[in-house]
Amino acid sequence: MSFVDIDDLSIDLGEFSLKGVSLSLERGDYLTIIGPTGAGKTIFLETIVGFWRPDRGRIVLDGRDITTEPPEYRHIGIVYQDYALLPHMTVYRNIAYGLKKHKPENMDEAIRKMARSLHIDHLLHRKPITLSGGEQQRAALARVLIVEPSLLLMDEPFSALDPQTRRRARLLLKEAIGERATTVIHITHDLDDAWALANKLAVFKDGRLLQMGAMDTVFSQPKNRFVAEFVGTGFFSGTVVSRENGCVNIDVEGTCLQSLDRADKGKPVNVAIRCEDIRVSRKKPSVANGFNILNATLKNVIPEGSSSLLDLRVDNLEMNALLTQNAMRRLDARRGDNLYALIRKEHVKIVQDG
Ligand SMILES: Nc1ncnc2c1ncn2[C@@H]1O[C@H](COP(=O)(O)OP(=O)(O)OP(=O)(O)O)[C@@H](O)[C@H]1O
Repeated sequence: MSFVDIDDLSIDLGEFSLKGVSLSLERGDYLTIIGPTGAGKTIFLETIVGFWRPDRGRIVLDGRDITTEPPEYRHIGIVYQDYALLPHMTVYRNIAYGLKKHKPENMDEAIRKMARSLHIDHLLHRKPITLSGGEQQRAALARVLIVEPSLLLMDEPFSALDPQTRRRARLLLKEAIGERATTVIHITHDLDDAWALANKLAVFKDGRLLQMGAMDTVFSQPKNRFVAEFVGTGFFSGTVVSRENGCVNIDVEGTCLQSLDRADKGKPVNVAIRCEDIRVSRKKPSVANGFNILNATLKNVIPEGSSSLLDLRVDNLEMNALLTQNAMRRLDARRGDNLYALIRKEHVKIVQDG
C-alpha cells in the first residue's frame, strides 16, 4: 500500500464530472498536475481535501480511509492561488491560526522558526494587506506547513508572482518541504514549477487522468497525442518497416526514423521525440553512428524565455527543437535555411497509444 492511494474517484457535478481518477503516491513524492483549463484539476484537489463528497471511489491516506471523513480530520493542508490569509490578523496570528486546535508547548518558537525558514520573520507584526504577493504567499505557506500536514495540496500557488519572486518562492518551498519530506500535490500551468519541484507529473483532461508517471517518462513517452502536445513533445504515427542491428526502422509519412526500442515489423506505432532531444546543425556530421540525421528547413523561431523553439520542416513532418540562446547564437540560422536535425536513436521512443 502506498502513502496516498486514490482509487476510481468519481463525482458528477452536472455540467462537469470527475471520471474514475486513480493514482498512488509514496511518502515524500511531489506530484504536479497539469491540464487545460476546466480539466477538473481543482475539483480533484477539493475532493481530496473533503470539499466534495465523491459518488464513487476511495481516498486512503497513510493507511486510513478518509473518503467520508470531515475535512478537519483529514490532516491535509491546502494553499490557494489567492493565499486566503485572514485580513484582520497579523502574519504571526495567521500562522498561529493554523495551530489553534493543537497548540504545541513551544508555539511561539515554532512560529518564529517557520517564519525564519520562509524568510518572513521580519513581517510577523504586519497585516496581509501590507505585504507583497510573494510575502503573502510565504505567509500562506507558513500557516499551512506549521501544522505538518500529512499531505500538502497547492492550487496554482505561484500564479500571481513575477518570474523572479516565483523562482525564489520555489526554492524556499523546496527547502521547507524537503526538511519534512512532505508529500505534495501541486496544480500548475507552468511546467517550470514541475521541473523545479516535482518528481511526478499527472495530466488531466475532461475530468480524466490521462497519464501519470515520473517527470521524464511523461515527457519522453507520452501516452497519446494530447499529452505529447501538452508537454511539447513531438508525436508521430508510423509503421515499422524493418529491424536490423538492434534498431527498428519506422516509416513516418515517408521519413525513416530509427529507434532502439523494440517493435515488430509491419506494426503501426506511435513515436515520441522530445524537443530538447533534437540537435540542429548547419553541417552534416561525418559520423552518423547512433543518430538519425534528417534534412530540415527552418520555418520559424519562437523565443521562449532563455531558449528558442525552432519550427522545423523535415520532409512531410513538422518537428520542434528547443535550443538554448547560446546554441542559437552558434547556429546563427534564419528562416528558410536548410539545416540538419540530429536525433539520437535512443531518443526516438516508441509509445503505446493510450
Ligand atoms: N460547483 C460546480 N458545479 C458544477 N460544475 C463546476 C462546479 N465547480 C466547477 N465546475 C466546473 O468544473 C469544471 C472543472 O473545473 P476546475 O476548476 O476543476 O478546472 P481546472 O482544471 O482547475 O481549471 P483551471 O486550470 O482553469 O483552474 C469547469 O468546467 C467548471 O466550470
